[in-house]
Amino acid sequence: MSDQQQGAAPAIYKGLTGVPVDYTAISKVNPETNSLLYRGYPVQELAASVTFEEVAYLLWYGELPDDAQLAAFEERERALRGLDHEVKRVIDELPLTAHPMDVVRTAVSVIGASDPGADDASPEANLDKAIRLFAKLPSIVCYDQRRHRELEFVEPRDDLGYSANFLWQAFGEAPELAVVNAFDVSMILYAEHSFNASTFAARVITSTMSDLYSAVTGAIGALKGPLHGGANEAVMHAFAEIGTADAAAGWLDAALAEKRKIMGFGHRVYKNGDSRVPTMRDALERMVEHYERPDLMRLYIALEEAMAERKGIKPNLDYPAGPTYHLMGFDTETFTPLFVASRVTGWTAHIMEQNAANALIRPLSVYNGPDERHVPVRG
Ligand SMILES: CC(=O)SCCNC(=O)CCNC(=O)[C@H](O)C(C)(C)COP(=O)(O)OP(=O)(O)OC[C@H]1O[C@@H](n2cnc3c(N)ncnc32)[C@H](O)[C@@H]1OP(=O)(O)O
Ligand SMILES: O=C([O-])CC(=O)C(=O)O
Repeated sequence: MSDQQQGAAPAIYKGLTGVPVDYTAISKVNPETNSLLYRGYPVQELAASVTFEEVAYLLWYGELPDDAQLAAFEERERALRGLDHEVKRVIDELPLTAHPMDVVRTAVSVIGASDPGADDASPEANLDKAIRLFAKLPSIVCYDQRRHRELEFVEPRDDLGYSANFLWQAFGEAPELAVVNAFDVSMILYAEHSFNASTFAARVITSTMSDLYSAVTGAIGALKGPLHGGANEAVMHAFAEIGTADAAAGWLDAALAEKRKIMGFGHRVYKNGDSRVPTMRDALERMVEHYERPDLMRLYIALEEAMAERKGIKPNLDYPAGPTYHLMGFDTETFTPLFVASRVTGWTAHIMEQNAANALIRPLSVYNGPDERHVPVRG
């Protein structure tokens, strides 16, 4: 007889907290040492010494590229940056009230629906699709931001690296090196984080032998929520509500009294601070100096300190990333789409890993509804 039949309460792992569900060779999140490794490399070292393109290559191929491999990879990515007429047409038909995450999700779905090889799940075909999405997401994100600003689309440039081109397409101006570097760091830090909710969603979809585009579309939906990627936007909304540093503690007390979650703080896995925050905070500080906005850093520190004092909870990556994107000039609603553009690398690496050793993901539930009963006979 099973435990359930004998009446023993089965263990429920609500939110799958602390439950290992599979192996991965892509990244290691270690809350004890407060470290994050991509394919064995500390993410801080990667952020300091390689580009986001090299990190994408590392996540997909398992090794950093040599010069020739990088040159070939960059050429391939740069050639795929443009947007088809069909994708632009569908975006144009969406109302301006649609959240940019909904636009990005729809655009990826359109690219999938337009790909006659969408269901080819061979490693080569999936890598091809992953690189295509990686190359096109900056165009999608920038197309929508510029549509909101009533500005023309800026065509991608193949003489610029990924991050420089992204900023070029967003703002139509040659970006400054310091800004490109800070943006590239953010893309590297956001790229991959083991079995987070959106990656797990992608793996669940892949486990049914569905296609890569469907898995990425589902992952975008999971990332949108404010308990996950949507928090980077929510941080900026909170900063706007607070106003200035001296109002931070009072605002926090009122928010906690209302039992509100403070966005950009806390983490399911890290309980002593997010391994990526120091690197992203450095990038934010550089941007604060670059744009001469010490007031923003004062507010950042005031809320961080008040939260540590009141709750002992530390910031996650979304806390420094939100204000960094704000300083660069992105619309607040574009922040989570920027996260998508980065995380598509991690998602697709996981989709390929799941495909290579697949088992349908289907956990059990414990029924707690009414006992068996019967439909009353009418008349
Ligand atoms: C890139 C990323 O996706 S990082 C995560 C981004 N998300 C956010 O920033 C949203 C705000 N943070 C949160 O909601 C949570 O910290 C999560 C969802 C990220 C993690 O949640 P969990 O691991 O389930 O932590 P849990 O909810 O158990 O928190 C433990 C306690 O700390 C409290 N807590 C955790 N984070 C916060 C927060 N940001 N604000 C207020 N209280 C918090 C909880 O209310 C809980 O208190 P209780 O024991 O009195 O009920
Ligand atoms: O790991 C998580 O649960 C959330 C997170 O930080 C990420 O996806 O980058």
